[in-house]
Amino acid sequence: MIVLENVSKSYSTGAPALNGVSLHINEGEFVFIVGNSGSGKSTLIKLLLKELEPTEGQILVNNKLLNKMKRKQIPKYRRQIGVVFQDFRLLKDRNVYENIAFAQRVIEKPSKTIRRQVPMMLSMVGLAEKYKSFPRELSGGEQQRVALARALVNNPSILLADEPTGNLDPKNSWEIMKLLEEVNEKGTTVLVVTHNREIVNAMKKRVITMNRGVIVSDEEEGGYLYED
Ligand SMILES: Nc1ncnc2c1ncn2[C@@H]1O[C@H](COP(=O)(O)OP(=O)(O)OP(=O)(O)O)[C@@H](O)[C@H]1O
Repeated sequence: MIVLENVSKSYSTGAPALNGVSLHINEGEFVFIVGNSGSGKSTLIKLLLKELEPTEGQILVNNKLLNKMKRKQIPKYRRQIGVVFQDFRLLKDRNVYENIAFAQRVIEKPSKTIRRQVPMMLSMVGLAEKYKSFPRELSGGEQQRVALARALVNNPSILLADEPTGNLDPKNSWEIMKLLEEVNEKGTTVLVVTHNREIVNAMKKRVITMNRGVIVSDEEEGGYLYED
């Protein structure tokens, strides 16, 4: 569950990036966040990851108040959240298997668990055969599927995707979105920031539209409202 109460974020220069945003996302929802460039979408994602602090207001994630969280609790908090980005952010010098295993090694999962779960995640994203490949040997769509497997291997309750199809062609974009939908159907809350009009209009999910730091619309089975 994600709750924002009257959240504002100002950077040192310019108008506030978020201006009094209130928002409630239940466990298990699938939500698109859309809005033109500079409307505050990435700022919202960074606040949820506790990479930024709000200037005003409160954020509650899975019943934890982020404002009150101690620094040493942050890594544990972030483990509940899987993240994928437009530029994949894989480790270039490690193969597919190791990219995913790495996410488990850093939290000291037993080797036995890693050996079982990494192939499971690779099958889920349809890349079981490519486990030895390096990121440079994969297409953009394949790289994003590895990034998704990595984001999900520790079974987060929330998945944040910041323009996950921004570097992909339409076919690969759809494949990624279908995977996100499957993940959501298994119970993970999914938030997707996107500029992909066609996908948003076709998927009939909840759509939150932002403009200049405020939510201008929030619709169930919504569509893509504004012109890029
Ligand atoms: N580190 C920063 N310092 C100062 N201003 C910033 C910083 N990061 C973002 N901003 C400003 O905050 C506003 C919101 O930016 P944000 O990146 O959240 O928008 P966005 O909706 O994600 O845009 P895009 O679709 O282009 O990624 C913009 O006006 C931006 O210039």
